[in-house]
Amino acid sequence: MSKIFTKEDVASHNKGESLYIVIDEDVYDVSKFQDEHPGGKKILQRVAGKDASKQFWKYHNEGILKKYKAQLQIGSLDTKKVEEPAPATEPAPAPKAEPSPEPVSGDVKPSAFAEPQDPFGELIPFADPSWYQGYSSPYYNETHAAFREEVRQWVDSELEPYVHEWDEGKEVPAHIYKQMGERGYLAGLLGVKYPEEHTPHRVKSVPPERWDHFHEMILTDELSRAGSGGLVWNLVGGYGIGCPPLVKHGKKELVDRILPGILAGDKRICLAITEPDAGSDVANLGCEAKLSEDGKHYIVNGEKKWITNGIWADYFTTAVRTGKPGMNGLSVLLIERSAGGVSTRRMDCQGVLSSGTTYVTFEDVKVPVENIIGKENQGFKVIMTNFNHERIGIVIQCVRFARVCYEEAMKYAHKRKTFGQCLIEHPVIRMKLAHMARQIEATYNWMENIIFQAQCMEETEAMLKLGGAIAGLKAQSTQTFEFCAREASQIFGGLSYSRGGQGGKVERLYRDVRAYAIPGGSEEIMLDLSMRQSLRVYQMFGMKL
Ligand code: HEM
Repeated sequence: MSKIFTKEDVASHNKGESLYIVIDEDVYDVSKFQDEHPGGKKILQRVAGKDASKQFWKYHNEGILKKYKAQLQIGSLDTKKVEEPAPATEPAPAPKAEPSPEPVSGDVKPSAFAEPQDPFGELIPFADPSWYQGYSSPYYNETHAAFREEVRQWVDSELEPYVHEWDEGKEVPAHIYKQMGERGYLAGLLGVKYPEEHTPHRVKSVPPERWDHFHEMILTDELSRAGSGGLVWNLVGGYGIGCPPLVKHGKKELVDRILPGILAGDKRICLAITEPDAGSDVANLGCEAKLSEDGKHYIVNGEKKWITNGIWADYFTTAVRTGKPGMNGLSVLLIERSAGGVSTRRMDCQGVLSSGTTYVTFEDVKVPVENIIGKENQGFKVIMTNFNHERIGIVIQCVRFARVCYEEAMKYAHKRKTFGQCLIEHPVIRMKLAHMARQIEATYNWMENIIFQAQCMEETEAMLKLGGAIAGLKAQSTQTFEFCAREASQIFGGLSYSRGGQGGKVERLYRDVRAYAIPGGSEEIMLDLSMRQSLRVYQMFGMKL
């Protein structure tokens, strides 16, 4: 496959039957591809036998080459410089700082790691967080840097080139979810210490005892770089909100029986709270669970709506009414599909197409009493504690999606010319990018601070003290995302109005915006809660007005 060609060799393949082109000194045989080329056959024939790099980069993103390279590249030009492999004897780069002698999960030492990490990524200003770009940060050590690289490599090679197809097909191949388990990623997404005892799988670049909230953040952040809410919600959506209540509040026998299959990526779990008639207003849920006469089962009847991953789920972490109206009559049950009486149907939605948004009905489902998560009629607290983790997950995704919109627009603004100038030369375009960048950076920095606080606090304390700020941050992040999707769309023009192609990520993300601004607490509820909750807590601190 890796043949060396002269320019003359390539030039001789310039006819319909045998058609070679050169892109960045690599040679591609597009003879068979020309008929299926979405841009047309003729345009390829016009550059047949020639260097088509300039034309190629005008119309495509780097994702196209990643996807088609293996299929179409047949070699390189003899003028191409071969990259020297690093000598085997080269010493490993010195660690930037001494690791903590006895690292524990959640152990972040401000200042100990304040020396900058090596720059990483494409170094486009604000297209990655500043700690990727050679700036100091107190939050990250060498395990975070190594993990960032591990995930990025996977996303760049095996996810990002295919997300458009997956989104249009409304499904992510099952083997990708399985890989989430095998790579040890599912086990790291629970907002608790790495559950070593329930899985043989380990994250390659982070020992379990060093796993912390920032690793979890990096995983979600890097997955989001693929630019598809559907992908991220498919892989971490149902699991990331459905599994933590089981792990934190489930009975040991239940956890031991169910968790290993879930962590391995063999079984899927989702969270079923919202109903056709009750969403953010959790205290009004109606799905009922009645104790059987022998006291061994709950019999569950009711409907759940907009349930992420529901169509694929084996387990449903479900909010049910076991007692009187209001918040003190709610419980949480783990419902197993295998019990019978569970029906799921895919819902047709505006965005996050590959996430499997589902309508669920429970009809006389028999659930063993051992499957209760937390205590009877005390499910409201389980649900509320879970919200912080869910909302932070949403925030991480929104900030990266906003960055993706910004990054795509920034790259496009450097290649698209109007009125004789690249878009980036126009002040009005720079103004748009600047407004995007300032909101992204402000939101990311607030998010880092809150994740650090969560890491330093015990869970109930975090729920109390951070709930208000997290609610405010969620609204901040979804508004930033919406703003950036809109502004990037304006920069792309028609290219982000049609699906796929260069503006494809921005078009898709724009459709995904509402799937973040509404669930997990709508912007309106979040902003109000941020004030109510913070005032209540600060009153306890001794607020003086
Ligand atoms: C390895 C070679 C090539 C591959 C694999 C390829 C692949 C594709 C794909 C997948 C699309 C759909 C849009 C997208 O997803 O971005 C596309 C569109 C297009 N391609 Fe290519 N292409 C190649 C070379 C070229 C070359 C050399 C030219 C120009 C001389 C060209 C011109 C176009 C045009 C004009 C479009 C339509 C863009 C639009 O809709 O805005 N392509 N190509």
